[in-house]
Amino acid sequence: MKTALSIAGSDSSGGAGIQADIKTMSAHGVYAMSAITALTAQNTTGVTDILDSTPAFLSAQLDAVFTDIFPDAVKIGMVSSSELISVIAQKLRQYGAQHIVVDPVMVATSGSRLLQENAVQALKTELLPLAEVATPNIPEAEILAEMPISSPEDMERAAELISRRYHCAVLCKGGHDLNDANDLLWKDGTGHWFKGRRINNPNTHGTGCTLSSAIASNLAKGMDLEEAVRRAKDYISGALGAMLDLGRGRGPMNHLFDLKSEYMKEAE
Ligand SMILES: Nc1ncnc2c1ncn2[C@@H]1O[C@H](COP(=O)(O)OP(=O)(O)OP(=O)(O)O)[C@@H](O)[C@H]1O
Ligand SMILES: Cc1ncc(COP(=O)(O)O)c(N)n1
Repeated sequence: MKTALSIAGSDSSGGAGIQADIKTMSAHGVYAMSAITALTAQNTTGVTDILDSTPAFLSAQLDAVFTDIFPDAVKIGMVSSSELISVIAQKLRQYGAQHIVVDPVMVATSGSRLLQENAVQALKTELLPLAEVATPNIPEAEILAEMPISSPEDMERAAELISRRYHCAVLCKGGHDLNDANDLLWKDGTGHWFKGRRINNPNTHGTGCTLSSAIASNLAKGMDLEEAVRRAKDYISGALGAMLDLGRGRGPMNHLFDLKSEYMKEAE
């Protein structure tokens, strides 16, 4: 069985973070592991509290995973401080981690800040250069590229700039509107658009976490980056299209949309 590791924060409401990652990896038939960077007290309406892991404890979790079940791919999500970012970068280099997907989580859909302002530089210089692909949404790409984005051409300019500066492929996600949920992959000096069909579902909590975990799962299975992204987008469309409606705010997606077993029918 292929294996993947999520290095991310816990979302007590189960829609984003580690919980979304494990659901996504499991739905892809990949064995999921975790190294938790922070606990969040969070639901569909917002984040009420955050408790960071200590650098030493995060380091111990990474040692425990890498010295026993080596992951075929690694996804990195919420990491709030530069100290934790440095621990991750050092451990990934030490163990020679493969197929690293960096989701540069900065602000939750609900508006709460998940990355300290003074940690943006560490994210850029220590994590991005380790990434096979980074997956910023438009506001995150604006911060990483240090330019405003208000058109598809701006997305191309920003993705190219981030890719060139930090030596990684960049998937700039268009979920934050501009166009029709179209995402741009910039790799080796050229851009490729993945056309999306915008699904009229307000429950988008965890779409970014889910997309990056689906890409990591597909890379773990041996797909090339373009195929991994194309299939991950199909997964998001299926999970959004299943129109789950839970909670009083921006609810989570349904990761069970494609499982046709008797157990699932009974659960409906
Ligand atoms: N309404 C939608 N219909 C179809 N696809 C969508 C929709 N909203 C987002 N997506 C897709 O979901 C993926 C995540 O994109 P998005 O820009 O929402 O990331 P994000 O902001 O990091 O997510 P998050 O909500 O977790 O912060 C992208 O592939 C995007 O195109
Ligand atoms: C622990 C954690 N990680 C990531 C996100 C971002 O996801 P979203 O933007 O959908 O709220 C989150 N809310 N919580």
